[in-house]
Amino acid sequence: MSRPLIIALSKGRILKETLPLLAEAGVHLAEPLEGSRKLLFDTQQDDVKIIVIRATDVPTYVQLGAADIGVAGKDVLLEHGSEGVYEPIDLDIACCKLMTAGMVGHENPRHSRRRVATKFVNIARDYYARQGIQADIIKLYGAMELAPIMNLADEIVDIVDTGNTLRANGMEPRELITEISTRLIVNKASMTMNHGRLQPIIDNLRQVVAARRRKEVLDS
Ligand SMILES: Nc1ncnc2c1ncn2[C@@H]1O[C@H](COP(=O)(O)OP(=O)(O)OP(=O)(O)O)[C@@H](O)[C@H]1O
Ligand SMILES: O=P(O)(O)OC[C@H]1O[C@H](OP(=O)(O)OP(=O)(O)O)[C@H](O)[C@@H]1O
Repeated sequence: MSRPLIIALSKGRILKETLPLLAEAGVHLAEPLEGSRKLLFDTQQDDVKIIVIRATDVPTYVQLGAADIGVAGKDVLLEHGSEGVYEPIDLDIACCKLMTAGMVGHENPRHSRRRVATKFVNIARDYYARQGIQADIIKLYGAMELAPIMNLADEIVDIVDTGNTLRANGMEPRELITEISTRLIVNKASMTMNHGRLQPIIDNLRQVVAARRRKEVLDS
């Protein structure tokens, strides 16, 4: 028998919103995630398993075929690159913006060289190059907002949602790089080899997302 289908989920913020979506699409966890130290979980279907890993590792698992399907933020996917994966559905969850931001009152002259702290080094390098701005990119793994305060950087590239983190640290959003939401990704080879098993999951998820959008429109 072929190996079970593996669905790679990002732990952390996205997970809480992803599980109900999957359940509505017919993929139910057979055991509780909360409090568990396990990383590989059974579902109610013998041939579908779920792994819960760091958001930044999801594209790697799916690209290299260790997982067939994954759920990850567009920020993570842009940073990683999308070779070998399809991105069939915008799941419309964990919506936010990827922006540049700086200290209030410390505007950088438009084309001046600047130090930019971010965990999105590839996206930042590409963005500043497209703007014709020379940038020294400084890789951080979190708390980007601290970098300008400590004069480690002139600017940051980071996720902005409510803007509360920026405001709390005397910063302001500047340029929008791109809108972000959570996407379903699928390994291209697996899509061909396991089409009969993957397509129903993808179709169900698409319907669930479409139904949620319709409901949102009706409720608004
Ligand atoms: N403040 C936010 N509001 C809405 N969505 C967000 C916010 N911050 C992050 N996201 C989205 O949720 C995804 C997961 O965020 P989360 O904070 O759980 O992981 P992370 O801290 O980026 O990953 P890790 O710490 O494992 O490297 C991000 O990739 C992004 O798409
Ligand atoms: O605009 P806001 O609503 O304040 O959200 C933005 C914050 O959310 C994310 O941080 P997270 O809480 O995930 O922490 P980390 O990335 O520093 O781990 C992001 O890196 C920002 O700091």
